[in-house]
Amino acid sequence: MASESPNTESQKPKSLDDLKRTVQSAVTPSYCYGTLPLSPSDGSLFFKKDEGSDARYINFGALDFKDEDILKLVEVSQRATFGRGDKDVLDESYRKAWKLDTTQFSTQFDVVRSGVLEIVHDQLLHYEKNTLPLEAELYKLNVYGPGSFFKPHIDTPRSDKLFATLVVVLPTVHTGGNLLLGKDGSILNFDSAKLVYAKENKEPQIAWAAFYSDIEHQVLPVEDGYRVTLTYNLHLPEADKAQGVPKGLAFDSCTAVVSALSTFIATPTILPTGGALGFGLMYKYPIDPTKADLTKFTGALKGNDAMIRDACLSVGLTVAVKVLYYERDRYLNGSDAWITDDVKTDDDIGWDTESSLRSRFRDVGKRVITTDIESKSKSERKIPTVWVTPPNRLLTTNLAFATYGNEPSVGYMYGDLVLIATLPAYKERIHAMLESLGDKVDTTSLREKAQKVLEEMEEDEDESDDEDEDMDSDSDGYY
Ligand SMILES: O=C(O)CCC(=O)C(=O)O
Ligand SMILES: [Fe+2]
Repeated sequence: MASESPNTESQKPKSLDDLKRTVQSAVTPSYCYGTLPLSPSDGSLFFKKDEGSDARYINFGALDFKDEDILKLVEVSQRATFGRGDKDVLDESYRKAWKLDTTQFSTQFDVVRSGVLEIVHDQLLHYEKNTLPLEAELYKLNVYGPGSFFKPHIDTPRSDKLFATLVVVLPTVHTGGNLLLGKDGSILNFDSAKLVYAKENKEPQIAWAAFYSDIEHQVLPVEDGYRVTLTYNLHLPEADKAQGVPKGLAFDSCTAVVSALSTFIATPTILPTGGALGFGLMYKYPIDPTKADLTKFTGALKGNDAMIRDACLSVGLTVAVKVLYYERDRYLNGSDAWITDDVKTDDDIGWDTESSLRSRFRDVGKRVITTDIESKSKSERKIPTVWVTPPNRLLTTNLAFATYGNEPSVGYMYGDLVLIATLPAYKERIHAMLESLGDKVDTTSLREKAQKVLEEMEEDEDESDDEDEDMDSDSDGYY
């Protein structure tokens, strides 16, 4: 048959290895941090115990407050709890700190006016073309005294628009209390105590750090003094309007991925009759399991995930975020993996039954993915898929999520999502790619090579005529 791969050597084409390597070595930052002077007019914090009580205040922008003043703040606070599964628990072996809810305090520090959000936007959303408003929701004030800490956790999403967490450390004299991002601080060891009160500082300054909320983090014990923080949830209210075009920092990574993708697409032995390219998303995303529609989701991808989506778009592939279900250890070799646009609830799928994944998904009418390089399947239920990065390639560990959040889960959860790029049949995808690349990059050699392969294919086709009639080249139809 003309359009089928001639031999099994093509099972591991070099262009696939190159693509995998390029995608895996492209890393974009998942956090940013900085300092800002805090003037006396911005530094006032008013606080009270409850509705009936008088308010007190401390000015963190002046240098004349003492630990005794902070103790007054502690007096009106509560012990900080955290979420374990769906329960709010007080366990001082896991989290030892005090907290004030937003009803109990008011700060003159204006995070919008401070300019921090613009920096965060630029650093963490640098793949988005339009300036998307990033909304900061003040969440808690926390006080960490000597011996206070918060062990590894990830922040519980309370909305599917949650994007990042911002911690503002107010200028108080203390040591310890470093904020560690990643396992044991593998991503960042943020020694905010040194930043807020360095000797060379002429005036008080805040230290701030923002990071994707699904990144595991912890606060090391405070050794001396009091560490006072404001935490904010950063939302992207218009995430669905985001149209990604890479710019700035990540351009080189993106260019490398675009180039590896072009070569991959132009390899005629790979899925000649079409299929899909699968990317396990690097980050976790809050999803509402009761909502079926994931199409809005594609706009709010973070860092590398956004870059991969953009690279796919720029070579003419269509992409969508999907949910992947598979029986562990089997997806790479077997065909028992299913994707769906819907986040299925246990009731839909019947997780509690003894039946196999296959029969459960057959009932909800979804299709199986195989990992065959060659597309031999004529069944429209099957999408031959090449995985560039495996599902579940997460920057965070699963530990924190499964058990510990910063508050009990309230219906949103981080889901394991995949980015699926539809790979049309060879001829079609070459045309789409050349059209999309346009004159942005030099496509001369690619064009010549593709043209040659296309001519050969056309000759073959003339000989064998309608042989591939029943191949489903309408890739959109797969989903
Ligand atoms: O205080 C910090 O640096 C982070 C606190 C935190 O992780 C949280 O409140 O969830
Ligand atoms: Fe946290």
